[in-house]
Amino acid sequence: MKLKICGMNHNTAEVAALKPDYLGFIFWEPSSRVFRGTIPELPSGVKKVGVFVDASLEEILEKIKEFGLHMVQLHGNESPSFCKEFRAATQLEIPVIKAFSVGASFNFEQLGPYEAVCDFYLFDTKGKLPGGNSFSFDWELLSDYPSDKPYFLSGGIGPGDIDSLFEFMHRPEAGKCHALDVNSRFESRPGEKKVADLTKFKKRLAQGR
Ligand SMILES: O=C(O)c1ccccc1NCC(=O)[C@H](O)[C@H](O)COP(=O)(O)O
Repeated sequence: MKLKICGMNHNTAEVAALKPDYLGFIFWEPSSRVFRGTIPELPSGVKKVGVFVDASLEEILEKIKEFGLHMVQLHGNESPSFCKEFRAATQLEIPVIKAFSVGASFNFEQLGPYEAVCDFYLFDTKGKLPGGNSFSFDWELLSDYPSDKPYFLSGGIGPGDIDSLFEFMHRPEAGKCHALDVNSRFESRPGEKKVADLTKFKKRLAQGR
């Protein structure tokens, strides 16, 4: 199972040294972990994911260029036609993760129009904010997941969730789970990650149950 550590800001180099598969940088001004500054050189294989909330195509293309982003995560109400336009503009070179907020229930029919225009889905918890709400949704809802597309499991995943994650990974609906996405539950303050907790978490994930 791959790992994405999201909401990087204050200690990127230290976290990157753990060699997660993905590091997420938030380019949404109202976020308490909006990315400022420059991204240090990362170990090879660590992919930089730019997280956007209803940003314009121009803004996203600028950030890709400025920060050498490898992928984008569209975390707002971006339409299928916007995703299509983005893919055309980047000639399919920048994979698209389309995020969806999951509440007490989730209508998987809304994925249909996105099937042909994004590369991954990300399921996050519905809350007051578009992301970084710190609490999880009922993963059981994913038992109705109808797609073959790989997805990121997100929303409130914390250091104490390892056992439930292993339980989840043994269920059929976890078959398409490509990566876990962690964020605020591993922070000492917004944008600053607890490296010791992440180290333990990553190690436990790699060891398996
Ligand atoms: O984290 C934010 O501040 C944020 C704000 C706006 C859009 C997306 C945001 N985060 C994106 C992520 O991928 C987070 O990792 C995801 O929402 C889960 O966060 P958390 O519940 O804190 O684990």
